Order: sequence, then structure tokens, then C-alpha cells
Amino acid sequence: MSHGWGYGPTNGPDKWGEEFPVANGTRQSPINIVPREAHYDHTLKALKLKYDPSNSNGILNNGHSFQVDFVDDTDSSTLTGGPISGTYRLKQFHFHWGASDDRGSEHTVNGINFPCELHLVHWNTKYPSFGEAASQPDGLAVVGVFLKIGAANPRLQKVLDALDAIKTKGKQTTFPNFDPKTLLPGSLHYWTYDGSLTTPPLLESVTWIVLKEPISVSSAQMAKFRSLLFTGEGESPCCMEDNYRPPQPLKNRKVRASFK
Ligand SMILES: O=C(O)/C=C/c1cccc(OCc2cccc(CC(=O)O)c2)c1
Ligand SMILES: [Zn+2]
Repeated sequence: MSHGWGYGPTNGPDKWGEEFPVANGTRQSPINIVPREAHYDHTLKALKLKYDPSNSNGILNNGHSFQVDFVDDTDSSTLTGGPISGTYRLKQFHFHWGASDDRGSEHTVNGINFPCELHLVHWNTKYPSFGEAASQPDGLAVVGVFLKIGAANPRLQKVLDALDAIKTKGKQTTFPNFDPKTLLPGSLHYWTYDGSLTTPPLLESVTWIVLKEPISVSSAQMAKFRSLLFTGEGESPCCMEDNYRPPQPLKNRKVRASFK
């Protein structure tokens, strides 16, 4: 049985560096964002997110999180503008969350954890594929959105209603006609910095774009995330929760803000 990375005491974030030495690299993610120390950059453009709901394809429990995959063979769902140049295609979105509402996000703000964080993963079309782009310093752009406890989020509920069908690792089902734009907050003000994937292989290829404004999620909806299992059918069940990497050293990096 392969040891495989995870979020437990024997295979969690503190152990990842044994198999993935880049875990101790110079541009690792997530980080703690300190708004007072972020530099307002007036040259930063507004984010342009153009998503075609017909590109949404399936929803998968990958044993670490669940992800909604998009058809990415054309430029119909893209990220442009913001801190990036060129066109990045939406590949998938997924979440990270905690075992309780006091933790779960990967990025923190002034040391504060949110209960959940959404990642919308895009790859630079100057490269032939996601896999190729993932190994390039400008290959990926991930939009991070915090979820904050409040009113139930009806747009998020559409995603949560699909989770019963993918309870165990490896299960997937169709997930057509979903517009990820419905998961974005009203403001697209953001912080941006150069970082990495937050799970193995921890590749240092991500331009991070973390939105300042959270979206809402209810406690009951958070419980639905935790109904998923890290484990496969027939294995002793382990609830999918606390699937987040804690903040990493900023080292020689600046965080820029698109807003004053
Ligand atoms: O061999 C494997 O299991 C994986 C190989 C591989 C090879 C290249 C890339 C890559 O990316 C995984 C990924 C995609 C998007 C986001 C994240 C991190 C996060 O959860 O935010 C990780 C995975
Ligand atoms: Zn993620």
C-alpha cells in the first residue's frame, strides 16, 4: 500500500519535504497575508474572468479534496488581465477546509484562518498543456477565494448537492453546466504574489491571486464538505477535513495589492 502524501500525522505537510524537497523552496504557498505590508501597485490590471458554463465537465473525489474539472481544449473559459500577461485557461476548481469552522483556509490574513478556501486553477496557454505549464515559473495562475461563515450560499449548494455521489476516493460523476463565476464575490480586488502548488508536487509555478472579499458559507454547508472521505470504498473511513497546508515562509517575496 503506497505511503502517499496526505494530511495525517505520518504523511502530512510536515513530512512532504522528504519526498518533495521543493517544499523548503524559496516561493512556497500558502502564506500569511499582512494587508498593511502589501504594496499597492497601480499598474496591476483588473481581473478578467470569462467562464463558459458548458465547459464544466465532471466532479471528482481525488482523495485529497474534490475538484470540478473543465474542458480546456479552447479559450472559452479564461483568466486574463490582473497581474498576468497572456491567456490562462481554467482547468479545475477545488477547495480546502477544516474539521471545524475555526480553520481550513490555506492563506491567512493577519494570521486569521477562514473555514474554507476555493482555488480556481488556470494554466498559461503559451505552453501546450496543464502538465507542461505546471513545471514553468509562469505556468499557472490560481485565484483563491475565502469562504466566511454566514448565510447559506445557494450557488455553492449546487456543488455540495453533488458530493453524495462522490463520497469516497476515486469516485466521480458528471457535473455539467456550472458557471464558476457564481462562486465569486462582488469585488475582484486582490492580493498577488509568486508562489507554488499547495499540495505535492508543490511546484513553484503559481501566480497567486487571492481575492480580498470572501463569499459566504453556512455552518451546515461546511458540515457537507466534511461528509466526504479521504478513503476509498471498502477502506476504514476517514473524514475529509483539515486538508490544508499551513502558511509557509515569505522569504524574499513582496505581496502586491490591486487596491488602496
Ligand atoms: O502524480 C500526481 O499525483 C500528480 C502530479 C502532478 C503533476 C503536475 C501538476 C500537478 O498538480 C496537482 C495540482 C493541481 C492544481 C492545484 C494543486 C494544489 C492545490 O491544491 O491548490 C495541485 C500534479
Ligand atoms: Zn488548492
